Amino acid sequence: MDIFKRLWGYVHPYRLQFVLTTVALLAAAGAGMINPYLTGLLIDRVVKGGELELLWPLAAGLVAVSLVGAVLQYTHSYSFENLSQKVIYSIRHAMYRHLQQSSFSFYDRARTGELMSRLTGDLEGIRAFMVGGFPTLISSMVIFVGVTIILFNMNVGLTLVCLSFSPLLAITAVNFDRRIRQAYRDIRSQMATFNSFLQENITGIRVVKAFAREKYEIERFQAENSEVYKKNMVAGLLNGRFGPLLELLSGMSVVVLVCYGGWLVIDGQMTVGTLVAFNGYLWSLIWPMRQLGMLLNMTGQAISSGQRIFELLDTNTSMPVKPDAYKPDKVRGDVLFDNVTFKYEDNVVLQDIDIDAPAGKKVAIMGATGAGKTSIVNLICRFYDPQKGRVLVDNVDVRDWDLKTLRRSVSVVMQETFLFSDTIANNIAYGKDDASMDEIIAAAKAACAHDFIMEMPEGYDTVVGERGVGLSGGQKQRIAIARALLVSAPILILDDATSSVDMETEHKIQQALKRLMAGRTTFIIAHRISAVKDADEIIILENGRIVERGTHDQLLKLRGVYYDIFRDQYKDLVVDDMVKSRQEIERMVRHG
Ligand SMILES: Nc1ncnc2c1ncn2[C@@H]1O[C@H](COP(=O)(O)OP(=O)(O)OP(=O)(O)O)[C@@H](O)[C@H]1O
Repeated sequence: MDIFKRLWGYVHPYRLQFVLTTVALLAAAGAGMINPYLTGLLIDRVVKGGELELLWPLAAGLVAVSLVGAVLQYTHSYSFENLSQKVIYSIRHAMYRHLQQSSFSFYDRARTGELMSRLTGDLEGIRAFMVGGFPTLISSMVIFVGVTIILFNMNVGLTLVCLSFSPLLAITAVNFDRRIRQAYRDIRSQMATFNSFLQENITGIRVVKAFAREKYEIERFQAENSEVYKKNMVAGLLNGRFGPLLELLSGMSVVVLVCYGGWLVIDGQMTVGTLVAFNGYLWSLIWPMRQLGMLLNMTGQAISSGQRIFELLDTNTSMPVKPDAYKPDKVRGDVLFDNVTFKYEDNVVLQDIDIDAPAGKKVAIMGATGAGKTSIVNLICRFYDPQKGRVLVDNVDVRDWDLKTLRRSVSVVMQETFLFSDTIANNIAYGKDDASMDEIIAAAKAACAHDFIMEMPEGYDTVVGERGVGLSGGQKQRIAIARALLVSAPILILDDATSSVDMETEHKIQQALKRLMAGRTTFIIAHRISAVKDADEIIILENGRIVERGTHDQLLKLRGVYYDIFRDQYKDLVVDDMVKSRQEIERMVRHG
């Protein structure tokens, strides 16, 4: 089966351990086959035959075989656990690497809960099979073959009668296997949906509470929860129905043995010791038959888990990178959009965009929400590729760049700030592992974050994020700015970077940024005139098209969209369509 072939790929590096462990497993199964023989001998020769001198050797033999069996059992149990953990570690690592390399488009479609479910529940399905299912399957097969041969050697007629239920048992088992596999596939995919729901709900709990939608969410949860219940009940019913049936069919053999075997003993065709030994062997045959349900169950789970894991690993979700990708030692920071058109699936969001930003130029992008501002800057970092036109950095198409080099050349303050559950210092230094404390503090000062950080209980060592102290939106944004400034890349992108800070702080950050932006190509996305007015070029976007461009003064004179925004934000300065003196505007803009 393909899944097992793939799994073998992960076991292969530990093949020696696998072989030795399997040998220990087989030896344990072999040891288990000696005891019924010794017991039969003990009954016939010692109990019935009175050969007392054989009592101690046979008893010692029974103890020795049991001890060896126990040691072998311990060895293979531990070793299979160890092997399965190594394999799961490797698969988990491969999955995480895959997720890290997956593109933005992949995450646009992916559901976090479902991914989590593959990384946890599905991996556990594989582990359970490796530790329980596989060893039991192998030892059961060996015992089945070995014991059947022994039984035929002991008494062909009795063996045939006892095993007469086997074909029926096999048919029932195959039927069970087919149905239980589908049932487990349904459970796994329902669990993925359920986890997604749970993850989204817990993340969005503040929205739920703000809109007092707890009852509604509980109802939605109940619907998902009952689906989980129903899917599990299908598997439970199958187990409940087929389990006893398999047991009944295997148990019938014992009934036949007692009746027919007892008659053979009474008739003198068989010794009591042989019957006892036969009984022992038959039980060791029945045991794997009884386990058949559980085994098929585990195998079914492992197959459906494996399918979901390898399906994820096989989906090519990373951005294509050329083998001889451009990897310069030094990046100047020239950015050029050459007639770029871009769409998400079928939704065209940017059309015929031309922007020329030689190194050091400051370009501001304004426009209504959804106009395509973030989409423009996303193309510089190559989070997505345009469908038409080219985006060039240092005159080289970003598709020809080494992705890591390109992204390390761009510092981004994203629209949505994300802080890790870590110290403030580590959050700021996220893009630069080797940053010194002085550099971190300097970046925090430039982002106007130093003062509030120093007021926190443990300063730069304060843990923030999910488990740590809560920060205000503006504070988080300033940490994100510090993080971007610390990287000191030739291209800087500020996507609504100061939207959550007050005008006074924004002004201070602008002053600091002015120094830091010097010599860097900067793209500023903002809604406030105060944040864009000093840019070398201001671009106004409307429905993905550039409708106005120029400097602050040029755009004011144009009396177009920019002028309207300006008028809305500075109503006091515009009297009867007459703009007040430039000095006064400057002062008002600076102080909000
Ligand atoms: N990941 C995505 N998948 C599909 N469509 C998207 C995605 N991101 C954005 N869009 C769509 O693309 C359009 C432009 O979005 P974009 O984020 O670039 O706008 P924006 O001007 O930055 O808006 P805002 O000021 O609200 O951030 C919108 O219509 C949006 O719905």
